[in-house]
Amino acid sequence: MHLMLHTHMLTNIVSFNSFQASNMAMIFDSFFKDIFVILISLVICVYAYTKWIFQYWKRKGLPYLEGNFPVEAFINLIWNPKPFGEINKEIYNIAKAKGYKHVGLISFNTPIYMPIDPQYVKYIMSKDSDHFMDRGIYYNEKDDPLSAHLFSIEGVKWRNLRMKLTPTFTSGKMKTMFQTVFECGKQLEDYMENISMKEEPVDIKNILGCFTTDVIASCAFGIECNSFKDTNSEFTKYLKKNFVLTKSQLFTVILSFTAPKFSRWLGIIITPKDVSNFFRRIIAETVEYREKYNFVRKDFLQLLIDLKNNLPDNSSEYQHDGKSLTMDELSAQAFLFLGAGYETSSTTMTFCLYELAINQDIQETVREEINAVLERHDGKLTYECMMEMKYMGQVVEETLRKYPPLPILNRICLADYKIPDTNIIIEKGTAVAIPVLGLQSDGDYFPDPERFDPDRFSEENKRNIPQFSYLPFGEGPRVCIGLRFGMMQVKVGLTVLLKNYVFALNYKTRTPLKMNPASFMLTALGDIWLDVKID
Ligand code: HEM
Repeated sequence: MHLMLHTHMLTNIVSFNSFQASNMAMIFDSFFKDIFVILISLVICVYAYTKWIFQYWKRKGLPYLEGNFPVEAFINLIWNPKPFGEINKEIYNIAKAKGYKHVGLISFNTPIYMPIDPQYVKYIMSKDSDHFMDRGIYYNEKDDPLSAHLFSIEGVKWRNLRMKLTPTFTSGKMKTMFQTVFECGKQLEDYMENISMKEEPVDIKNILGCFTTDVIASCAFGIECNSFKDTNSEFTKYLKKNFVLTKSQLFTVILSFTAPKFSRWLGIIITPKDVSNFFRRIIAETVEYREKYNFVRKDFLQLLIDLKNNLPDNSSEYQHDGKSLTMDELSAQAFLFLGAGYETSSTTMTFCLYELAINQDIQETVREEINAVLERHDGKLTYECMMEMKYMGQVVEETLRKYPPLPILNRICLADYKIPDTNIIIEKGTAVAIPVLGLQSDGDYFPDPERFDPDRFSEENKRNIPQFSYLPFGEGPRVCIGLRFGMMQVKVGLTVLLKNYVFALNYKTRTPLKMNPASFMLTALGDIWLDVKID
């Protein structure tokens, strides 16, 4: 009896279990089917949406180039990265060869308008710049205060800050800061003196990186770091970290580019937390020290402190909104020197010396000019000396033509805009890309564009360069505010190096140079080795 009951129960349990199992199987089956159907529908929707976006420019009646599907574009970016500038130069060349004056592009589902003809560039950057005042670059003032600097901020906030900062970049202010830059030049000179004795090739990219680090540390952060001696300083460590884009950061950059509002809502930050903490701390400490001990130094940080404390600047004709700079705003502008002033200036000097190592005759002409000017000034390098070095100016201009640090400039359309002489409307919110490298490598504007020829920028030849085809510092209201400082720093570095040394290619020098695909800027991949001899 007991056994029968047990067997019965067992049979019941087994049949219940198998019932349950078959039921579960059915539930899972239908669950996975549902998931599968949802996924397939999602893929179809995304595909249809992407297809629809891809027809965006066709619907507008603008000549356009087919885009890559986002997944394909993303895979290319991760596994087969190409330098950003080169991609854009290729796009420019294709559009130009097709005879387009402007072209529509799609990048990661985002429509982009690209002017090809300098006339259309002029509309965007200057004539109708009120429609294109902002860059549409991601920043997050709340979670990442250092990202809210002049380069990225928008609207009235940008206008007010630009007005406040303009007086800090006048030629008068450059003259005052010259001495601070010159001191860094002396450190470079000492370093070169030691290294040239060894008669070994030098990594010129690294040397100029150190010089620029010292200038920025000194002018923007008020600290003397001599990175030639102290190669492992905290300042250098965090500065370098700020420029290395890891693959996960690349993802955040793409997300913030394609969906800035969503990214801001997510609280995405661009500046790594430790980098941000380090620079905010040293700025706060320096400001506190100077205010406490009434210590004044001829640097950019001092000008920012004066702005923060709303000190009147009688030397300037500019008026600002009367409000002072907050501590966060001050820190962001000092930090901006890193983003906007470091890579731009150090790569310009590096590419310049690389070209001069190839073109020995041009190098010799620059050296002769330096020595002649210095002789007229009793061997003393002054701000006035720099201004007299006209040929060196041409050499730098030609370097910036072949290697514009920002190979592409961006704007965002702020209100629907009808492109002149067409019925095409650029919609509010559309991104605009100005193909700087494409324009500056165009044989129609710069014959034999691969040739390094500073004579293109002589007084008489300069006039033949069409307006808006040469844009290394940008144009219009958002033109580079640090142009004078950048040129001064570059000229000091080149003078120190070229007055005493001859640079030549080494067997280790890579020609032609390869550009770094992991940077939005035009920078060389790896080291650049040059032979150096005392003149
Ligand atoms: C050779 C050196 C430099 C080059 C080639 C260069 C190039 C540029 C370019 C192409 C732009 C964008 C302009 C546009 O969108 O129309 C820009 C903007 C800017 N640059 Fe420079 N730059 C250099 C040095 C500097 C330095 C040393 C600073 C110092 C802080 C600086 C600060 C800025 C700022 C603040 C902006 C944004 C201006 C605004 O939006 O109002 N630049 N620069």
